[in-house]
Amino acid sequence: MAAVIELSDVTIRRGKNVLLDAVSWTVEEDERWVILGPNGAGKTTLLQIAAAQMHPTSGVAQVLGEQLGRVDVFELRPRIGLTSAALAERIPRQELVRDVVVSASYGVVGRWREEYDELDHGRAHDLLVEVGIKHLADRTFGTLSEGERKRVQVARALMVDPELLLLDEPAAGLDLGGREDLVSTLSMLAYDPDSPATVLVSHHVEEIPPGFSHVLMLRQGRIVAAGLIQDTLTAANLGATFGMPLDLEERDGRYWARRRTRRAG
Ligand SMILES: Nc1ncnc2c1ncn2[C@@H]1O[C@H](COP(=O)(O)OP(=O)(O)OP(=O)(O)O)[C@@H](O)[C@H]1O
Repeated sequence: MAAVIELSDVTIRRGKNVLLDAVSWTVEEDERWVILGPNGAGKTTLLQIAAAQMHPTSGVAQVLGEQLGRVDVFELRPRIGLTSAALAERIPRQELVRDVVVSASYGVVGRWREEYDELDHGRAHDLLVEVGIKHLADRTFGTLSEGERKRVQVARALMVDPELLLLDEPAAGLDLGGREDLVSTLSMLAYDPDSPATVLVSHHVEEIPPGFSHVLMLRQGRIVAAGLIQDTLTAANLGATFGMPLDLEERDGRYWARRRTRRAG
């Protein structure tokens, strides 16, 4: 069985900037990854490769068994569920929530004249139930809170029954309650054996949903550490990733981090 994502020495350059530097990384079907790193580390760039939205400058990138550069990305992309701020900006504010979700099956943003059958509508409804917002089905996207919009986007990303689910900072901009609700939803998805391989980008260890299995830590386009969360998510690796000494705590599968302070005595 081919890996879902397989990057070998992938480098991305834009002018003089090296956005990713010789990144090698493999994601298997049953894995749920978190990508952690500071601003500008290259997290979104890495996700763009995984989403077949960008090609490596050098190195080899395979997604769902297809090599980027040798595959028609328009056939590959519908197999991938993606949420990102860039995509959210393209959703028309007057669009009904149910249509935001169902229109993913055509890969379009903004419903026009496509015909959807009962199965599509049924699936969209089930997904809204799954992410806890079925009561919002008839609201327009523009009237939703930020947290509600994030949930709509997760439902939309799942609509195509993706083989790979990519979530770029889904908790950004959420208040504490909104973040906790989203972490619960993502945790539920992570524990579901029928869920696709998942990659979640975040700045914060507090946002790692229980059930996620692996972490990749990036700094300045390079991998600091990658592997099973319980082995890899250490204070030392986190400190090296964010460039400061950090203390890290874990309880019931949730994590907290803060700057290490010198204690008196
Ligand atoms: N087209 C481009 N040309 C030059 N530099 C770029 C280009 N696109 C991105 N970069 C730079 O590449 C680096 C990595 O960007 P990327 O968006 O992947 O980081 P990130 O880890 O997702 O950051 P953030 O947490 O701030 O969203 C940044 O320093 C960014 O300024």
